Amino acid sequence: MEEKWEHPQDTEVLGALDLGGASTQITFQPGVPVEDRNTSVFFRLYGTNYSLYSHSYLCYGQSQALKMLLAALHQASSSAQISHPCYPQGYQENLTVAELYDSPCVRAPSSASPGLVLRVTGTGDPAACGTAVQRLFNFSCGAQWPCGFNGVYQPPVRGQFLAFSGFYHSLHFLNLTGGQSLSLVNATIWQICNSSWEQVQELFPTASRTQLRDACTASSYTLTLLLQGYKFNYTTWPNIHFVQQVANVDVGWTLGCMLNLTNIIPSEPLTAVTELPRNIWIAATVLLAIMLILSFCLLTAMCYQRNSSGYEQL
Ligand SMILES: Nc1ncnc2c1ncn2[C@@H]1O[C@H](COP(=O)(O)OP(=O)(O)OP(=O)(O)O)[C@@H](O)[C@H]1O
Repeated sequence: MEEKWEHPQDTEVLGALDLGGASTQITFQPGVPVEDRNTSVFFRLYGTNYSLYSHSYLCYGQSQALKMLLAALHQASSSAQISHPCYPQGYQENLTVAELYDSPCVRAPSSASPGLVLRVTGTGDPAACGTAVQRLFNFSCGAQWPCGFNGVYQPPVRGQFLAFSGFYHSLHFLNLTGGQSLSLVNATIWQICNSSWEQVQELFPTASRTQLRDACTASSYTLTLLLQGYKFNYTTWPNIHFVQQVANVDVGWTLGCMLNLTNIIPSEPLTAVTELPRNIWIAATVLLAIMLILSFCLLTAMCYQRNSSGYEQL
């Protein structure tokens, strides 16, 4: 993917990290054969064969993950008061049980009445926030070693990656998409998670209330997903490139879908047509021309004959 949407000749294939609202996807060319056929993708794109690892985690998109976190905190609190360690200290909001449990990714407890109003209060506690976010995942691999998370097989990440959608937005808000070191990213997220509601409003005066509320949660979630989920580390962190666009085009699953569909149009030359021997092509053309001329002459003769016989009858 360098300026042109063409297959690269002997160039490195970039991996893709997509964080949508409902799901997250990882795709890359692994260095080892993919052991689990459910996660291996073979396809031919513009004349080149690719063998990739790809998996989509439903409910682990940014919006749904944040909802799962709030639901987990609610269920841990066993009251209508929810302390949220990732919301800035001093931030408060109300929402109903029905609003919280409005998606298949969060299952409402049978005891919860939909109309009950829950009061969410931010405590701005970075350590507790990190722990709460990690509890959304199951990091044990079981029989599926090596794995990503929730027991899903994943070979070790390899090569350069483009990270877009929610990955880009959550870190761009904190000015962390310019190739900053992992230490700086960690420190910046810790700092924002440690801030009060007044402090975040002063730091980002033009940001919306939702952006300010979710700045810590979204960035903490992004980092946990990349490091503990997809298993990036200090060595491979610089291989992640946070982008919104490639060659002035917004990247996301819609672009991938479009590329996959346009792939139906072959980029290779049509060998069957171009490789027809020249002399056969000339002979066929001449034969066709002769047949056309003969047909024209025959038609003219038939018309002439019909007209003559008509006059004779008169
Ligand atoms: N301009 C933006 N600024 C800040 N955050 C954004 C912006 N656009 C999207 N996001 C956040 O990034 C996440 C992913 O956004 P995206 O538009 O890719 O979601 P989507 O297309 O609805 O997801 P899905 O692919 O799962 O259907 C969302 O949770 C959203 O909150």
